[in-house]
Amino acid sequence: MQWTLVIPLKSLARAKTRLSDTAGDGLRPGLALAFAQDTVAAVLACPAVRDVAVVTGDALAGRELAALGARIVADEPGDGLNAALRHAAAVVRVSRPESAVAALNADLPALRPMELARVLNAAAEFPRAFLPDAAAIGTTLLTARAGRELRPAFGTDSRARHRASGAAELTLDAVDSVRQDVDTGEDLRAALALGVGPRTAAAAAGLLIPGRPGAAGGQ
Ligand SMILES: Nc1nc2c(ncn2[C@@H]2O[C@H](COP(=O)(O)OP(=O)(O)OP(=O)(O)O)[C@@H](O)[C@H]2O)c(=O)[nH]1
Ligand SMILES: C=C(OP(=O)(O)O)C(=O)O
Repeated sequence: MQWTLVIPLKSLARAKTRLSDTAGDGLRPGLALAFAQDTVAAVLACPAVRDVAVVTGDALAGRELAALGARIVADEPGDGLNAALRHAAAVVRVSRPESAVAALNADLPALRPMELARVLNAAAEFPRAFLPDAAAIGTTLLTARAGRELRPAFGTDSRARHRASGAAELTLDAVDSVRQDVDTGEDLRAALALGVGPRTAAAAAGLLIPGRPGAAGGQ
């Protein structure tokens, strides 16, 4: 099965507020863009993916991600993450109503294409499915096969909410790169340990991240 991925991205100036201890106001927009670029590049390299739509209201991010090969859908609802995802899923299904659709967070800088392929192939067994994030509280991926609505419930406690919605929880080993979203400095350290894409590596090079080799207080 080939999937259409829908990736939501907030305005860069408002993104990644929980990283403020690690990256100051001047650096966070560039870091958020780098995460999204590495996420989109890995998704486009995944053999289970037919195409990618990024739903965003951010003009710069839209240009940069279109240059990588993503379709850009304007965040017309302007009413938060789940409204943006419902809108983008509907837009991609206008041209291809039978699309299998997956929503994936834009903050997965360590994403590996073959791990994403394993997750999508497992999701193909279910009408709707989801993958919990590394913290086992949130969600990094939610899928809906042809003929099913996505019904996104991302946000606080989204693992429990997606489970309650009837989506199947995927329990796969060795798909850490698909689960490692980056919200905090600790998440960024974990992603760097997995191995991030080139844009995130460059954007994070000047940051002091506790526990990273070479960082103050690190090994
Ligand atoms: N298009 C769109 N994407 C959103 C919106 N809100 C969040 N996102 C995206 O949804 C994913 C999860 O977002 P959040 O964790 O809520 O926000 P964040 O910017 O990643 O982090 P915080 O500011 O620390 O909450 C990220 O890919 C965001 O860019 C929105 O209103 N519209
Ligand atoms: C929106 C979510 O992601 P985050 O962990 O980035 O808040 C979520 O897990 O539902």
